[in-house]
Amino acid sequence: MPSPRSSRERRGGSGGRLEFLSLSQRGPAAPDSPSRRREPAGAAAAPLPEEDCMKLNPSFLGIALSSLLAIDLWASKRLGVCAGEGSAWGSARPLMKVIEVSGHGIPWLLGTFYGLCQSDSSAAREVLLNLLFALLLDLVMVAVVKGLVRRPRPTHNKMDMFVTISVDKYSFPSGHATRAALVCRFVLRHLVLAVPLRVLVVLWALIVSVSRVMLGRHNMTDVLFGLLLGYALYGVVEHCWLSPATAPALFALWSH
Ligand SMILES: CC(C)=CCC/C(C)=C/COP(=O)(O)O
Repeated sequence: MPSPRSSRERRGGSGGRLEFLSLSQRGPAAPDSPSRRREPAGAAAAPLPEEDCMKLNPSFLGIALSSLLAIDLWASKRLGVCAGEGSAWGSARPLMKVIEVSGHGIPWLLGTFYGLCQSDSSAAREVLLNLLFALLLDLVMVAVVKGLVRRPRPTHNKMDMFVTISVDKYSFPSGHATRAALVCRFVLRHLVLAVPLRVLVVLWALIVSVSRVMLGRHNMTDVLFGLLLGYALYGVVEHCWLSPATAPALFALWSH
């Protein structure tokens, strides 16, 4: 059995103490701490081994995070009422899967590309080209975060999704939620719609997001983070807005 110190060294550490300071590490016990009080009189005040300190004194942040994750897993499992045909709301699963397709990347990419080919006004071309850019940026960002975080999908999820890529075996963040938030912000900002339609767009984004947990595809934190990421990505799109002035070559490609 390797000693804790040798495992630290094998993981590339310099042997210095700063390596594990991020969440749980504490300095030496305070003079009046219980661990000091238990020492026999006259014994040398040897500090506790680092790993024992981490177990006995987990940081507040560590406890808060583990509790949040435990609540997330528990609540998401309970809300996964359409996770299978035999689940509490199993009969609604086909409807949930239709909602899933409405937020999938393929129809959005194909639809936007088709619209771009058909568009006959420069304003429409500009908006659709930026929507295409937004959808591609979203796919890349979600793939990068999923690949970095590598959080597995909930155990009750049935992996029967329409067209997935390799990182879609991971669940954090929800790609459907990022797309729903991004498209919702984009559409509300760049399409002139009557109020009832604007409400429908927001409802669609919310339903797509909630359906991810109901289908058992995601935990709640995957969806919440996905919504935040999609919302933030719209800011990036607006900041890098493509126009005939900033990207003339791109626009020349699409002008008829
Ligand atoms: C293949 C293409 C173009 C997109 C993949 C879309 C997809 C399957 C995303 C996964 O969404 P969740 O993370 O919400 O399950």
